[in-house]
Amino acid sequence: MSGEGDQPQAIRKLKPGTLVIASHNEGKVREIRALLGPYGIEPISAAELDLPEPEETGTTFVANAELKALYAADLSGFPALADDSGLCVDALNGDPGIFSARWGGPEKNFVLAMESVESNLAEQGPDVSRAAHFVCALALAWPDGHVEWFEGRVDGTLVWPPRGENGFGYDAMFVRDGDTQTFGEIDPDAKHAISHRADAFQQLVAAVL
Ligand SMILES: O=c1nc[nH]c2c1ncn2[C@H]1C[C@H](O)[C@@H](COP(=O)(O)OP(=O)(O)OP(=O)(O)O)O1
Ligand SMILES: [Mg+2]
Repeated sequence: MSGEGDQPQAIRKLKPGTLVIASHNEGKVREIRALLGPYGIEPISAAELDLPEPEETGTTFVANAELKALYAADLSGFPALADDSGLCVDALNGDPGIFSARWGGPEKNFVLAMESVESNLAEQGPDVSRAAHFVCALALAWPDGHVEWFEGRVDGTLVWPPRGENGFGYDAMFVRDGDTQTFGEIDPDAKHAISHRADAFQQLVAAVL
């Protein structure tokens, strides 16, 4: 991570017309790149620009997406797209929710995060509801401070043990309603068509692109 003193050098990597993806999560950046591909937009990520990560002080997905997008747009001088997302479990009152990344700990260990979700569910007995949904808030910030945001969602059920090596985060324990494979098992292109991120992205495309 580097400070603001390094920004001029970082900004030289950006060609005019590109968009910054205000995220340091490789899995997300990969998915957003794939979603933008058909529109001829080649984004660069905040991580590739060595932009620092802001503290996620918001209390909602939208607030956190907005603060990440504004921060990257301000530092880079380019439009920036941020994604704040998470897994909300009905029986856990919506947890881990906006804390989904933080449940992975400083090591971002989602094997442990999934185990923690499962053990919290198991504490409630065998009849506990396993319903959950993913939320994705996308915020597009312009250097002048204008922000547009979109929120997507996908509903499903949590399975145990986790299955599949695709995707990231909690994908291996999430099965979308009507499906049998987890998001960790389905083809990445299939996930891009049906996920919470795809849902938010479709709204963004309709409004902006
Ligand atoms: O499609 C998904 N499939 C599985 N898990 C997911 C997904 N989408 C979000 N998640 C979980 C894991 C992620 O770490 C956290 C987001 O937390 P969130 O703060 O928005 O992102 P982050 O800290 O990982 O990266 P950044 O803030 O730099 O974009 O929710
Ligand atoms: Mg984050």
